Amino acid sequence: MSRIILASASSRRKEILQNLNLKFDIVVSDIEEKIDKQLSNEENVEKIALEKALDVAEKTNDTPGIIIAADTMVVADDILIGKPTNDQEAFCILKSLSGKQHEVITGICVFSTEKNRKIVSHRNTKIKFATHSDEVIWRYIETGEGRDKAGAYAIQGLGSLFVDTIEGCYTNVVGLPITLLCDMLAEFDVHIL
Ligand SMILES: Cc1cn([C@H]2C[C@H](O)[C@@H](COP(=O)(O)OP(=O)(O)OP(=O)(O)O)O2)c(=O)[nH]c1=O
Repeated sequence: MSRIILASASSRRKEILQNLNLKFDIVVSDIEEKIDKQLSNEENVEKIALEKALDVAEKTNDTPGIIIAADTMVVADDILIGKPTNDQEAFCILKSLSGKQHEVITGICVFSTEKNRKIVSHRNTKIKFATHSDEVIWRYIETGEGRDKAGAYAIQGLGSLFVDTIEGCYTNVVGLPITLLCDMLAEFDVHIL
């Protein structure tokens, strides 16, 4: 089987891929994630996932294989929200999400450097937050859990306390939509089951 490379520093993406019993290496991309205002939200996450994959392809050009890269963002009121840069920003993000619905979009790129073929796609998941007081939001921020997460929360952790309802793929919110990824890998003759 082809060498599989996860182009991500995210421990969540690593865990999701490990759950599929796939053998893979990790090579981290260090591109700057730039949003292009001319593109749609979906096109932006796909573009960034593609840029991560291309960066790792360059770093691994001595050993071809299949590169998996992803990018996750939150969209609220049609504004793309990435990771908070500080606690005050985390508060503003969580306050703006409180009591409302938002979307989490993950773009994925699967790039076979052996076949010189790449596919990009994305998934959307709708999340409705319960309403929380400023005090509760600050107590959550103090846990530090949301610091490296898009939208300043982690559905897989204490952030689940904010989530009233979810419509769509759960692993998409954590950073790697499993069913979509499996369909994309099948295009490269990698079958999980
Ligand atoms: C909304 C949400 C996001 N996240 C995470 C998924 C992503 O890791 C992160 C969004 O940042 P990304 O830029 O997509 O990924 P990353 O910087 O963590 O890793 P890399 O670029 O090296 O692949 O937010 C959660 O873990 N739980 C959640 O509930």
